[in-house]
Amino acid sequence: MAADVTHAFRGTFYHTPSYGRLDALRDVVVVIQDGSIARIAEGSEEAAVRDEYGLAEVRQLEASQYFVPGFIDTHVHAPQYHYTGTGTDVPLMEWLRKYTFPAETSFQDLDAARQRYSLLVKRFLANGTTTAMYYGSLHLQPNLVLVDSIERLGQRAVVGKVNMDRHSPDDYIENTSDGLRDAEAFVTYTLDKKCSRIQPCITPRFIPTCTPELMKGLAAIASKYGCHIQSHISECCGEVNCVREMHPDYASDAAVFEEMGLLTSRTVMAHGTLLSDEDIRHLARRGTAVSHCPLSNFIFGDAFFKVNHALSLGLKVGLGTDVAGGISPSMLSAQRMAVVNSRCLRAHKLAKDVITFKEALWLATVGGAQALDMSDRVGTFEVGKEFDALLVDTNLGGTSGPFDVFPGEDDDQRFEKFINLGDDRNLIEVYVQVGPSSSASDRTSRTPPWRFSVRGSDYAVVGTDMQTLLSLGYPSPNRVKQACTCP
Ligand SMILES: O=c1[nH]c(=O)c2nc[nH]c2[nH]1
Ligand SMILES: [Zn+2]
Repeated sequence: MAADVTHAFRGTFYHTPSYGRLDALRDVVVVIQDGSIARIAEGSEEAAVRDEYGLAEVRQLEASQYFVPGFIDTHVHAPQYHYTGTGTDVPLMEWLRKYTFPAETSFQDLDAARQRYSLLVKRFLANGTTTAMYYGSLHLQPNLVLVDSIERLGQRAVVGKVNMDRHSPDDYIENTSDGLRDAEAFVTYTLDKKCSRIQPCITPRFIPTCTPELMKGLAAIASKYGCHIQSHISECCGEVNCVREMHPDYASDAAVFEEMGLLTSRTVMAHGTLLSDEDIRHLARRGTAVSHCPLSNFIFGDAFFKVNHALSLGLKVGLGTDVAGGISPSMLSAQRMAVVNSRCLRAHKLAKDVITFKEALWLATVGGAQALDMSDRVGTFEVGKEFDALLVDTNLGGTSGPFDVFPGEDDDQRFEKFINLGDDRNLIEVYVQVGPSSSASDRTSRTPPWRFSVRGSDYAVVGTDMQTLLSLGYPSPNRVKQACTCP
């Protein structure tokens, strides 16, 4: 029994078991065994817990530290990461042609793909994204590199090869049968890894670039393997008008996706700013989720997504950064944007309720877990759930952190400050399933075996030889392997 125990912590654990409710489990002992939470006990029971699990020690968190569930980003375009923060000067349909398709095409250079995907996954982990739903690119091989990178670096992910067989550039398009063949090859490659952290996803880019034949074929593959599905729905006027012209017999994007068999309880549709109530009710009946991407909706969306209204109609809603249409990879930023989005709705008298930081945190954790059909595994701290968690320190000292704390502030105020003002500097350790994730342990080790500094750059080391990495305290390949329970 004792040999299986990976970690035991004593301290405060914050989570949002229901929408709008922030619970602090104060002074609890949490035992993590085989990557999952085996026990949550009162601090006063520490001695008994140590005996029961044969623990030499329980790590006591410092007063300024607490755990929060890892963030779940339900919409990221992996091959757009390298131009994040640039090029949002034109509307969506033009943006795709001007920036996106050329950028994604360049991933056929597999060395570039390897380097960029490694940086992407590390950056997202450093920002606390323990789970991501990734769009890949069109070509099969770079997507396999993406899956390999995620596996190696220890993130949890749902990943899809993009399909598009019309209205696309001549050098960034596939024919229908090749697209279906490659989509299935991607699914089997990912499933064959038997890595419980990584699941494949069927990914018709969006209706304008997919023929009905392709969409129906993809739905059949999803059904054959029980896969997740992701796409974009009712995202802006340009896209919606294009679909109305292409599919005049269907009232909405939702009606087209329904006809193609792509609305399932494992489907996540990004944006949805222009969904009607009827569409939302239909998605809810199918168990399909929407990834709310407030930042990119501000840039491309033409409308605000009404989170509370959608939830009230029974829709599952997660939160997404939508890198690179969203210009920040940070889910803390996405949470703040979700709050601002709701305030814009109120200011424009389009909705009454604003959402609070607690509701935004729920969207970034539990809402995402529900959208990805993982709520039995992650999103809160409960016995039996896997330990995807962020160790937050609100008091980094001097000006080395993003905000100041003052005497007299209680834990809850400091927590609120972290959500509203914090950044990756406050995330001193990142755990996925077993943890620390190999990304966290990619950082220069402070006090082995479990404390890893997030400060200091690890991004410059790509391509450095293994001996140098080891001398810097980086994990050996064996240690990376141990950080994952997958065979
Ligand atoms: O924000 C977006 N990013 C994309 O890459 C994309 N493709 C279709 N629709 C899209 N929207
Ligand atoms: Zn998108």
